[in-house]
Amino acid sequence: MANPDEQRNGVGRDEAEQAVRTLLRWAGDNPEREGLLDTPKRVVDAYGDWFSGYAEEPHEYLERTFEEVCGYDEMIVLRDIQFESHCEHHMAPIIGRAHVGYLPDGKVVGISKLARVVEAYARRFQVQEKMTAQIAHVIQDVLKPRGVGVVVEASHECMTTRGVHKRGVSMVTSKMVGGFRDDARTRQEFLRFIGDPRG
Ligand SMILES: Nc1nc2c(ncn2[C@@H]2O[C@H](COP(=O)(O)OP(=O)(O)OP(=O)(O)O)[C@@H](O)[C@H]2O)c(=O)[nH]1
Ligand SMILES: [Zn+2]
Repeated sequence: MANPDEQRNGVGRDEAEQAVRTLLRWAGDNPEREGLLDTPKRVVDAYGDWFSGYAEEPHEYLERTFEEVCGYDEMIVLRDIQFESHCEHHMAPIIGRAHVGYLPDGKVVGISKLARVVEAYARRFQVQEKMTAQIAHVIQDVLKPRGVGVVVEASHECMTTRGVHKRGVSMVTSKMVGGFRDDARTRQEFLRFIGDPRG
């Protein structure tokens, strides 16, 4: 049950639902007809879900580490982390997957935390390049590994369902830090692990 007193970022729930009614009218429909009566509430709930990342602090996911790994110092890769995001230009879905790798320096994180970091940034208005860099930077800054690699592949619905109408196109971005940037073999090993033809 939605809480009518809910506030997010200084905006009340009624005001947010009213904005959806305005867009429904702008699109050409009647927000008072039966089928649309509950739509503003549903859309505002959906926004709470799609944009829950603003309430998260991704660095907190990386603060709990484990050091008892018998000196494990090889690359750790989590690949095919599916995500849904929204482009900040059109508020249209970006659907894709991220691959994240790092070279530990004495400590590792619980592997789900890498996926939590991806989710926390994806559930915001995004530009793919920025999201790719944010994921790499927070891992480097908090975990301080010997290097980080992030590759993101995604399709942008602002390109598939409108505008240029190109289906089946995916955008690939990568951010390499430390050993992943400076050492060609490390970079290639990562790309090979994620099945990237550049590896
Ligand atoms: N580089 C980059 N571009 C993006 C991303 N998401 C959306 N875009 C692009 O942002 C651009 C915005 O261009 P504008 O010309 O301001 O907007 P527009 O008139 O709606 O452009 P069209 O989509 O070409 O119709 C478009 O080319 C989108 O494809 C992203 O994550 N990264
Ligand atoms: Zn867009």
